[in-house]
Amino acid sequence: MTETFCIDRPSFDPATGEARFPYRLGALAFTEVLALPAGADERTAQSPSFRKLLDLTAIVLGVSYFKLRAPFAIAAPDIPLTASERAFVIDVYENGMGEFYARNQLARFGRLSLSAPEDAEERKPAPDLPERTLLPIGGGKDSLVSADLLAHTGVAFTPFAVNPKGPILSSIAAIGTEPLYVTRTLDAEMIRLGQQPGFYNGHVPSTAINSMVAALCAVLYGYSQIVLSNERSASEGNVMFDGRETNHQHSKSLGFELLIADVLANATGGALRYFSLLRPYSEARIASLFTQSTKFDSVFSSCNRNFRLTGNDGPLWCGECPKCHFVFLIFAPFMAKDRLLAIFGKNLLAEPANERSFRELAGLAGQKPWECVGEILEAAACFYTLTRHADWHEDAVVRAVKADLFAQYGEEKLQLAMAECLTDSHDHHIPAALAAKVAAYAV
Ligand SMILES: CC(=O)N[C@H]1[C@@H](OP(=O)(O)OP(=O)(O)OC[C@H]2O[C@@H](n3ccc(=O)[nH]c3=O)[C@H](O)[C@@H]2O)O[C@H](CO)[C@@H](O)[C@@H]1O[C@H](C)C(=O)N[C@@H](C)C(=O)N[C@@H](CCC(=O)O)C(=O)O
Ligand SMILES: Nc1ncnc2c1ncn2[C@@H]1O[C@H](COP(=O)(O)OP(=O)(O)OP(=O)(O)O)[C@@H](O)[C@H]1O
Repeated sequence: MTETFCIDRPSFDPATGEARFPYRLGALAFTEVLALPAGADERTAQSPSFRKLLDLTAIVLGVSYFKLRAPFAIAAPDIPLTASERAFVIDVYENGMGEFYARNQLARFGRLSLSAPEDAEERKPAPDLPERTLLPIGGGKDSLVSADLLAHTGVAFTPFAVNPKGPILSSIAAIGTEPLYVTRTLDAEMIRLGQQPGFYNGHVPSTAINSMVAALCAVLYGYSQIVLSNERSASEGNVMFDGRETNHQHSKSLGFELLIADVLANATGGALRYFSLLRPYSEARIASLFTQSTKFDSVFSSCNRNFRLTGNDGPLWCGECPKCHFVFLIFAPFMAKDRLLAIFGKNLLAEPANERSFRELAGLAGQKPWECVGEILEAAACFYTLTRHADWHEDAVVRAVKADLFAQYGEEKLQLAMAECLTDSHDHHIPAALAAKVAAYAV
């Protein structure tokens, strides 16, 4: 018999703030639990918007359990879906899981079936959401640049995080505004099985997950917009697999932003907006904006080792992973060298052992790493800048890659790429008035 991944209807208790999400996978059963702030308004919790978002959250959180066996059949027998919600769900389970399929060699694109009752009502009635902003914070440079942009353009915001730890907590303390936190407890049996033979494991679209949890909080606690901090570079994929470009950061891409923004708007009668404030920018441009304030230097980290479910007992920046290398590389052209070395605790470009990893980032070896790193050409352009920079041109890795960098790209292309990195894109969905204020500030 064909195995089915079954998403059952979730429940929510407004008094305790606990949401429970049950799943079945063949004979296995799992439950994931979210702890939202207690004491939500009961009527809001029963509103069509909240019920719809809770159902959609169940489907999105389901990816962690689905991936154990990645069956072709997905069923949500008690969760009615509109046509656009179906398209969204398929995008999450296909493209959002693209890295997982590519790394496990599983052909699933275009082959998943989703069975759920039809919801003919595309647009739900609008809840009354006050004009307030929820800002998800990831502990790294991106959301802190958004915090700075919002502060300088006079937009008050509430920092938001799921399972806050390490740099998320210290960054939010430095922001100094009362946050909204949600605790997410994955089913321990799922995590255990993920290490056992006969089960798959791999990456899941964490931004999609955090965004749905933010949407629940927006409706429940009254926020009219969720401001993401996803850069334009996030739309570039990693490798071609099974006929598609797969992207580690799919749920940070512009394509995904448009899909989820539409689904959240329909679920709330247009009351809830979702957009990324950093969409006009490359990673290099974000790095240059970050350098304008030293406020977060000692508390932030983009290194994902900090965000493991069990936490991190190592340094804030491991200095070994592609993300540490990438962030070091894009800061170097814009930040005083002693400041950058103080943040990382060492010079990552002076260590010959890092050469292979830096080459992969710049497209000079292997493939773009399965990590949250910027575009290949952007990394190459930053390297080019360093080959001409008095502070950096003699460092071991810069010297080692220089000849191949010039041979592969040519000087003209690298110069153009750097200019492009510093030119803001108009391909974004920031509300016009806010976009104009931000553009005027971020010159
Ligand atoms: C922190 C991290 O990078 N984790 C990735 C890592 O997992 P690892 O085993 O090293 O540690 P844990 O995260 O503690 O996971 C333990 C097990 O639990 C499973 N799991 C975890 C979270 C979840 O939501 N569902 C789960 O099933 C996990 O599979 C482990 O078995 O490697 C995993 C496999 O590749 C990754 O899936 C873990 O990534 C986390 C889901 C995560 O939160 N990653 C973000 C830091 C991240 O990569 N963000 C991307 C955005 C991606 C997107 O499309 O939104 C980015 O910033 O670009
Ligand atoms: N634990 C979390 N809770 C809520 N939102 C999160 C969480 N982690 C990440 N996010 C959101 O997802 C976005 C993408 O995460 P990402 O790690 O790329 O960004 P970052 O931490 O802000 O910066 P960096 O790219 O330097 O790590 C964040 O900017 C933030 O909006």
